[in-house]
Amino acid sequence: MRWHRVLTEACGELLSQVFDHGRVLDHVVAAAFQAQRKWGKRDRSFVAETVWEVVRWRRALAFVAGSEDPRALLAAHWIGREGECPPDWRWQRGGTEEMIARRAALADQPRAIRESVPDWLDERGFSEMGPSWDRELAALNGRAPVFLRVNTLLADRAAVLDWLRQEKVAARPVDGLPDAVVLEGLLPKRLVGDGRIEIQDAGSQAIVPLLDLEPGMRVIDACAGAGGKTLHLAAAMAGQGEIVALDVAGRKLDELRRRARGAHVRHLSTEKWDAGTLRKFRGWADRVLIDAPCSGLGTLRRQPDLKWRLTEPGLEKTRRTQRKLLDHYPELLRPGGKWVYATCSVLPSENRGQIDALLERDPRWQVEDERIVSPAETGWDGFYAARLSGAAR
Ligand SMILES: C[S@@+](CC[C@H](N)C(=O)[O-])C[C@H]1O[C@@H](n2cnc3c(N)ncnc32)[C@H](O)[C@@H]1O
Repeated sequence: MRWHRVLTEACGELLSQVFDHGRVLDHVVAAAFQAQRKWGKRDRSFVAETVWEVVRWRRALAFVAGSEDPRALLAAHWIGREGECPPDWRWQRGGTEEMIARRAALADQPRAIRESVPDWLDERGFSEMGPSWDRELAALNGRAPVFLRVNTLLADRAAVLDWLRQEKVAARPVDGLPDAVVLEGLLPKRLVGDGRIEIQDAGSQAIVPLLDLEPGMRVIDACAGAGGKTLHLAAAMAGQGEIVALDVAGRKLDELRRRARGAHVRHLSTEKWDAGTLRKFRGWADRVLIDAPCSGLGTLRRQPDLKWRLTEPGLEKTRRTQRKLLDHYPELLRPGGKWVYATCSVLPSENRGQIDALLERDPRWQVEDERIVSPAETGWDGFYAARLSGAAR
């Protein structure tokens, strides 16, 4: 292994920003790449791969290192992977031999240490999911491939696969999702903004089909964010009909509009949520998508820092928000309309548990269809979605 001091030191600095200052992993790495224009493709892969793996395996590495210090975690990571550390790397406590011995003892440690999650989260996962928590947690500690969604407003999947082949990007279609493609390597930067494709996990692509859409409908995307699913909705409606994208975060809607232009999506308006929004759109929509704020546990492969930021009180607060959205947003439907509640969590208390509680509060709704996307079974991010219909309000 050839070590580059600038890069190994940068890994330590980035990890300290995430662990000591609570910054978001994605953001700190993006900012470092922005600042270090001279880093080539290989340098960037080294830094990104190293910090992502150390964040993912933080607790297991802390056991191996006998320390939480980012430099010691890096030492444990490199010794485990390369059998050595950079020659001048210094860290608190423990030598190479000690780490090798402790790594061998890792298999006998409790699941929360082996699988590297906080105790409270492990207890919650197991109490809600029983033995399937083991499988899901192991899958969520894997690395996620890049999935693309073909924008059917501009191309079909066969054409996109041909184009990627010409660009020497290895890719294949995903079974069970008509517009999804999985890459076998990285997406070259020059292709990222092309309107024919959107980067979107396969689990996320499984949600919009549940809405049972037809061209010409009026659809509200009530928690649209930066529009991952809004753009999918627009393509599923073949560009016909009306879409209103709502969110409490105006900045995300700005980004949504930018992406919509690139994807040639029309018939779309955005509204920052305010006190008058419910009144304005009450009874208007044929379909409502509530892609609710959630723990994000289904996406841990892509954002492993989430597990170190989540807390039990934070999770309870999120569940309260979900309950509020479920009580109000279906009012936006016209009589006979249908709505979908979705999350990117694997926890039943954010998913079917919320729907069951709603059905107790308001028995006029019924579940027509439901989809649970298991990372262990599919290799996709974890998602949940339920479609409901019922009496007009
Ligand atoms: C899971 S994210 C949405 C992801 C997005 N639909 C996508 O596919 O990319 C949930 C969104 O709900 C928004 N949100 C939170 N509270 C809300 C509320 N009371 N009403 C509407 N949106 C809300 C958040 O700003 C966030 O963008």
